[in-house]
Amino acid sequence: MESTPPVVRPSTPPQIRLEDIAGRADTSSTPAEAGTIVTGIALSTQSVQPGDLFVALPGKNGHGAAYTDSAVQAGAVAVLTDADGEAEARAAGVPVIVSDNLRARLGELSAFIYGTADGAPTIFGITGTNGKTTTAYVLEAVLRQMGLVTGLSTTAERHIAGEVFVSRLTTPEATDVHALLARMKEQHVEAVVLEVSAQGLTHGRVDGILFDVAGFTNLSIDHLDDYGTMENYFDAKELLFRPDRSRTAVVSLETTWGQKLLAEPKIPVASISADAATDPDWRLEILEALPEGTRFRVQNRAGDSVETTVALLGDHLVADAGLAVAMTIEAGYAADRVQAALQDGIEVYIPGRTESVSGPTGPRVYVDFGHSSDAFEKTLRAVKAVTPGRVIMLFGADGDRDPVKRPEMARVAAAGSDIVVITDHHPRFEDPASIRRMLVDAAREAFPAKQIVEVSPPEAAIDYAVDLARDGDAILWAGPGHQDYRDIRGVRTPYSARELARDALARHGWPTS
Ligand SMILES: CC(=O)N[C@H]1[C@@H](OP(=O)(O)OP(=O)(O)OC[C@H]2O[C@@H](n3ccc(=O)[nH]c3=O)[C@H](O)[C@@H]2O)O[C@H](CO)[C@@H](O)[C@@H]1O[C@H](C)C(=O)N[C@@H](C)C(=O)N[C@H](CCC(=O)O)C(=O)O
Ligand SMILES: Nc1ncnc2c1ncn2[C@@H]1O[C@H](COP(=O)(O)OP(=O)(O)OP(=O)(O)O)[C@@H](O)[C@H]1O
Repeated sequence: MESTPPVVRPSTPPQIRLEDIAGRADTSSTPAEAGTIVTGIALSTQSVQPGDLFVALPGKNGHGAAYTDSAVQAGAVAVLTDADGEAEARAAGVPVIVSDNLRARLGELSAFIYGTADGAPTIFGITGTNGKTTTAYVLEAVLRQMGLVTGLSTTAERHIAGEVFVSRLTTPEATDVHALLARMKEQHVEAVVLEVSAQGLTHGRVDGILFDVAGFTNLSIDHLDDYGTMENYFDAKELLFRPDRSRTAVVSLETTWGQKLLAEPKIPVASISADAATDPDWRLEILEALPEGTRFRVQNRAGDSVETTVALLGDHLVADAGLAVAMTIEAGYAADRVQAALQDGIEVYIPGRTESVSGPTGPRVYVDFGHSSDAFEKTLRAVKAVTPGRVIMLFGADGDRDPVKRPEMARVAAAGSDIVVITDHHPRFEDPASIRRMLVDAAREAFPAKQIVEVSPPEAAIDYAVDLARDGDAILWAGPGHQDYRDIRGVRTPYSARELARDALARHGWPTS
């Protein structure tokens, strides 16, 4: 069983008096015990470290106060909770602060504890359904190539001045985001790129941060289990484009939701698009698609222009790269300086984003993190464009997440490929067979004549796909991307699609990357 990745904390913990925290928590109830010193803050027992203030909040599954004993056993020295959690929290025998509207105060309190409000670096935030991680990695690479000390927080990894940490949530809880920023501050990070999920915004995880430049990639069907409608989902993302969160923004017009953000801007917003008909502030031009990468140019109305190359497959990923370059210049860095840094191309490796794991001969195998119909459509198009033979699409769907999007994922997968192999992804607590059935039924109903096969588990499915494939064919394995586990009944079981694909290729006598 794989352990949960640890939360990144500053090397030198802060020393904050509990009564100073109480003063900011707007509490009327408990004067904090004199002398209690807090050296960190955590919202989950999974992140508690000795000396922490444990924040016990209500959630979907219960109240965090139920975990106070475990938090104290892990070293928590005090608890911050609401009226509903008070009795349970007090039973643990450590000082308790009770405050209303705690979730809304958490960012500010965490910023106070970790001292992240002063001397903040330049901070970029990226939101959208697809392409956040890709844009964030490219942006970090651009800033690094310009000679800046960088920090990065994405679904895949967190980076601090070159040091790499595995991620858990895409956007960490407010307590953990500020701990991360504090560690970056210790390492003299000058520019930070944060991936901001819709949940990150609606759960207040980026509270206490003012982004210098926000970026919007696109919006398509996802997370309807959390937001119900596309309008609500858009409203969650829109929270980033307000004066209390961001100074300025660059919005891609890839989907019509970008136009909606531009319609009534609450902060200065520049648009970017590859479609000249939309008359964007930033024009993205794809100049040349080569096997080793794509040459593109971004240019604004003022004539600022950057031309460079990036080793990414497909116009959609190049759109992410163009957004990253435009965001850099909108942050105030001179276009000449950006151009000089990118003269020889953008040096970026993004784990599990249409990543080829195959060698120079045999079928190409790409492992991708796409888990929405839009991502499937764009990635299949990109793979098809460079594949002389057949495209085999291998995928599954997340259990306990957004079942509404599954039929469309299956239809798009079947529409864009020659053969479909349906397997398991993270079943979580759902029955994997019924998830597969839903996908198979939708794909067969839409494309009755197509070869659509169900193979479980994924180890057998990739083997099956490689067995079918010939030299010149391609397999797109969509879903697992960079991930190194599968969530099976709440247990993170170690698993790497990239390694399984390499093993399958090797078993069939093909080289790997
Ligand atoms: C829907 C959602 O976002 N849920 C998050 C939320 O859970 P919750 O508020 O329902 O909490 P709960 O399970 O009822 O527990 C109540 C409280 O008890 C605490 N607790 C609970 C159990 C325990 O053993 N110890 C403990 O301390 C919890 O930390 C929580 O504060 O707060 C928890 C504590 O931080 C998160 O772990 C949990 O994320 C779950 C695991 C999750 O999967 N979230 C996904 C949907 C998410 O946030 N995804 C986005 C990106 C999506 C994308 O871009 O595709 C992300 O930013 O990662
Ligand atoms: N601009 C884009 N438009 C459509 N699909 C994209 C775009 N960029 C990336 N994708 C697809 O989405 C997948 C996930 O990409 P990426 O990790 O960059 O997005 P993300 O927004 O960070 O996703 P998540 O929120 O799940 O972490 C990619 O593997 C690719 O299939």
